[in-house]
Amino acid sequence: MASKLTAEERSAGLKALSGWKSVEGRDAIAKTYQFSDFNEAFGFMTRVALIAEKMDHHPEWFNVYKTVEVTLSTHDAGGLSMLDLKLAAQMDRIAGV
Ligand SMILES: C[C@H](O)[C@H](O)[C@H]1CNC2=NC(N)=NC(=O)C2=N1
Repeated sequence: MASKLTAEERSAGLKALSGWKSVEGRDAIAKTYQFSDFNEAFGFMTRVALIAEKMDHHPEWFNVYKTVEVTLSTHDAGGLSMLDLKLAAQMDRIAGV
């Protein structure tokens, strides 16, 4: 099982990502993606879903039209783990940002 990141690993990991912020009140990170339309947003979610399933690590997300709000945390570890940083990097790659 993935273990929780130390405070040092957490801040180094966040620094290496762009646009991801700590969630207040819980050990998680979040980012809001804006796409040009629903097709782009849902295409992103579909591609991410395949990777998430392969990783056995799944996002919390909310979609309205062309906006996708994502929160990442490792439920089994009760906080942020390396898996969240890996999934965040994959999401950025897929979104092209
Ligand atoms: C049994 C299965 O491996 C676990 O429940 C996985 C599935 N996906 C998961 N996703 C996330 N975000 N956190 C988890 O702890 C987690 N655990």
